[in-house]
Amino acid sequence: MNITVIGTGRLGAPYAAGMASLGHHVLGVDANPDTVAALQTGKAPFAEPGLAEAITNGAATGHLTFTGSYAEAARHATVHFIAVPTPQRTGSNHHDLSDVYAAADTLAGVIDKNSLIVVKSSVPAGTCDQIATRIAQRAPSGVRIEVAASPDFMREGCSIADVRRPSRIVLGVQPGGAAEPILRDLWAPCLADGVPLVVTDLKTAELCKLAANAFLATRISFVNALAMFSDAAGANIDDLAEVIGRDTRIGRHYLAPGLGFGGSCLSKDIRGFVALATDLGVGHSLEFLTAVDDINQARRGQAVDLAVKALGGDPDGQPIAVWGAAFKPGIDDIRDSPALDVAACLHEAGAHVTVYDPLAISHARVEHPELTYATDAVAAVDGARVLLHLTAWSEFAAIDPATLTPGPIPTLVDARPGLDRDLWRAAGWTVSVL
Ligand SMILES: NC(=O)c1ccc[n+]([C@@H]2O[C@H](COP(=O)([O-])OP(=O)(O)OC[C@H]3O[C@@H](n4cnc5c(N)ncnc54)[C@H](O)[C@@H]3O)[C@@H](O)[C@H]2O)c1
Ligand SMILES: O=c1ccn([C@@H]2O[C@H](COP(=O)(O)OP(=O)(O)O[C@H]3O[C@H](CO)[C@@H](O)[C@H](O)[C@H]3O)[C@@H](O)[C@H]2O)c(=O)[nH]1
Repeated sequence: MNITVIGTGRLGAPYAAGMASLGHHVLGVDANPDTVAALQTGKAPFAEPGLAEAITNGAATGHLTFTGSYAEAARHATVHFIAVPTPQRTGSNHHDLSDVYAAADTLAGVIDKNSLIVVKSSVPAGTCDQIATRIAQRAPSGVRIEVAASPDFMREGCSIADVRRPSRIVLGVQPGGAAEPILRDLWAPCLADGVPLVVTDLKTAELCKLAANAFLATRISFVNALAMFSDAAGANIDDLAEVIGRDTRIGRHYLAPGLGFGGSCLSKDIRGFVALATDLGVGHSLEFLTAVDDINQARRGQAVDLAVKALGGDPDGQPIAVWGAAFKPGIDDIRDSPALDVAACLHEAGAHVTVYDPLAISHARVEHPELTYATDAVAAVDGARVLLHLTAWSEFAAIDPATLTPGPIPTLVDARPGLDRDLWRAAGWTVSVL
């Protein structure tokens, strides 16, 4: 089937490449000419495992092309997926829907055949209804443009696998529309592979995304609240998380204590969810998500406090090393990175902060030019009095602490899973666990 994917960023590029690999003819459309130019020459515009290969394969088979032109999009297909950003609105906790509306409006201005617009971006409930109204005002007479919602649960770092075999597919449809059979046909390879499909109304589909991210965020803040409690009570949070996670009704995922969640999705989606609930007059129903957000932010402050404490309360001029800049390992995405937030706070407090990350340094440099960057993990630690482990790259776990050359009486502030803390203690480090 011919489809377009409007917005070829962290969601859209893997989605376009993944759908091409399932045999569809996909045209990716992006407003950023640099992104389009990179994709047209077979390059991934950001680091994502398997993406470059998937783009090259898609181009080689003729299933994947890219453009900046909406008119070309309208010529290529009658099924259009919107995957543009929905960040937190400036000065408010609501989602900023301007890119989604702009994409839908522009499409409606060029479409000249009956078509389907599928919103993949994460949006608050009611957005697709708004889009349908806007489109009806802009579409040429006699042309029916239907709107469907199909939020995506893809994780960065394993996006290609997630697109090819999603955990589930959600399809929100307008009553009496043609979307369901068209999209069942499109997703036939996934459905044949046993991927569950839930067909529902537009608002419920939109809410599925916010609810799923809210649940993941709540689990992480729950375990971090337990970590704070365990610290005060003298209990062991790792053992505690292990035991509760062994209950199959609870499960082990999203119970890793530490620095908490970052990235472009969880924080803005829980804030937007609470803002939506408040607009609907039921803000109290999601009040707990404000606590989830507060706990998450508090962890960043606690990591800073542990480092300052290790320096006797005075970080001014002190050499500090930070391992990690990406918001999670495996990728170069630094959006709302807890690691960089902590590094910037310590710099602000007067410390001399040297950061190392295997992939994200070039992005970090742009956003935080005030920090110093090392070319490798070992060099970052040279002379440091405190090392903070803030992103769980496996590369860090493979380093023998005995080979490092820190300053005198060094402290490791360990805020992510992976390091063998006994090994670090044996190498002469004081280990301070977040
Ligand atoms: N990043 C993820 O892992 C992920 C997973 C699931 C859902 N989502 C959701 O997907 C949406 C996109 O997120 P992202 O992380 O891919 O963002 P992103 O910033 O990485 O990419 C968005 C792309 O859209 C392009 N764009 C912006 N406005 C446009 C327009 N009007 N027309 C064409 N292109 C336009 C940008 O140039 C950019 O390349 C958001 O709603 C997000 O919440 C993201
Ligand atoms: O036990 C855990 C698990 C994760 N994290 C942190 O949580 C953040 C988010 O991790 P993850 O969920 O893997 O990253 P994303 O790629 O942002 O994916 C989330 O956000 C996407 C965008 O909405 C959704 O599609 C995905 O389903 C959802 O997992 C990262 O900073 C992790 O370090 C923890 O602190 N503890």
